[in-house]
Amino acid sequence: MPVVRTLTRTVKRVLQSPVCGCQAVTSVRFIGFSPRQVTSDASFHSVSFSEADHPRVLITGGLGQLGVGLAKLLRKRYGNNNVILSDIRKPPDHVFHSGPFIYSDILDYKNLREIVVNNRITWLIHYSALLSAVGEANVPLARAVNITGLHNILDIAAEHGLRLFVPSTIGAFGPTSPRNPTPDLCIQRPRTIYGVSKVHAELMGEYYHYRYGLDFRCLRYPGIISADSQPGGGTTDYAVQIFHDAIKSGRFVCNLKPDTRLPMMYIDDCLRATVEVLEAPAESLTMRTYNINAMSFNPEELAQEVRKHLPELEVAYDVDAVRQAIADSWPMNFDDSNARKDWGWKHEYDLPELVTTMLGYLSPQRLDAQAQAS
Ligand SMILES: NC(=O)C1=CN([C@@H]2O[C@H](COP(=O)(O)OP(=O)(O)OC[C@H]3O[C@@H](n4cnc5c(N)ncnc54)[C@H](O)[C@@H]3O)[C@@H](O)[C@H]2O)C=CC1
Ligand SMILES: CC(=O)[C@H](N)C(=O)O
Repeated sequence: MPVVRTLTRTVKRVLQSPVCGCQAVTSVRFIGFSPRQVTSDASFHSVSFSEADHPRVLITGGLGQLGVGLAKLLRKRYGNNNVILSDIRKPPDHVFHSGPFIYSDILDYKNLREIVVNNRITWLIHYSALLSAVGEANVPLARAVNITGLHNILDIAAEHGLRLFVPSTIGAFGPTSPRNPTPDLCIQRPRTIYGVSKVHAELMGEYYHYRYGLDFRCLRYPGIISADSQPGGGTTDYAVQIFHDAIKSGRFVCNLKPDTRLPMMYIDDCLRATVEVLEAPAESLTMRTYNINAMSFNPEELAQEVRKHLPELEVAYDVDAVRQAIADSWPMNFDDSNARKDWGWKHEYDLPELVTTMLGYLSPQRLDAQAQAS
């Protein structure tokens, strides 16, 4: 009985401590490890890394909408060779020649571990996922990539003392969550495999943080809008496609109803937020999962803003029932006050700046000039 009492006391202590920071009690995947945090003595927003203390970063799922842009940003800060992009797809030439790229399937645990060890990785940014709409079209694959894959990532990060960033999403909320606005902490009962897997990621990451001292950091992104990378099959994709179609044909068919309001963000804000939370001193983080937001609009409002530049734009609606049901269960406005308070999050792009920037980027003259230069 004394043994049971001692064990009970130990477990209680672990569960009550805000950040465990302790040695792992049991090993993860058969291997003992002592969680080693990457030092974070740099001050937030003005961090500069010397050659000696820069992180060695691996980005999984790096060839999607967000990874290439993030690699570019991180390479500027930490050096080209210190940021490795990885994916299971073949990289286009310009990506392959822009910095280190490696094949990595997150479902292959041994291969992933080999990459982390051989490249002395210290930060892992886990972007691989199947997004909301493609996830509903292939639930077994989404479950494997988004849940089994995450388990591999968590174990490898814990085993090697990595700082781990995993993005979550507005899709981690559901119809029973408060939707206008949605705070960080509230009911989360999403009805997509994507959302379920992201709630699982949030909870598992936080559990590993408290249990093993894993330096887990997570932002819930809104729908991300970018000009030079295509979205990978989500519910918010319409807000990217409208720009391409407005410029190409002046006609856009929207798969969501005109009044479907969702939180959105321009990619530059999203990538900057990611770097900021990664560089934030651990003491500034009162939570490990934060909402971040920039703007909130519906298709009709977006079309109106685009028409200020392209008055001829015609928009028709052909609603996709699956995407509409998903969007109707997601937040309309996102409360990101904790991120603003704790680590100084501040977005730069509202709807007018977003539209001007996207149209400027995609203008035929600019695209022509880019094609001639490459
Ligand atoms: N783009 C957005 O609007 C938002 C994205 N996020 C999250 O940000 C992360 C990145 O998003 P995106 O770049 O938009 O996603 P994406 O769908 O464009 O790219 C995901 C990448 O994962 C790769 N992948 C799939 N299976 C894999 C496997 N077994 N091993 C390794 N890689 C694999 C794919 O080849 C793809 O390049 C995701 O976790 C997503 O959930 C969250 C909220 C909004
Ligand atoms: C908001 C997201 O997570 C993504 N863009 C999707 O629509 O699935």
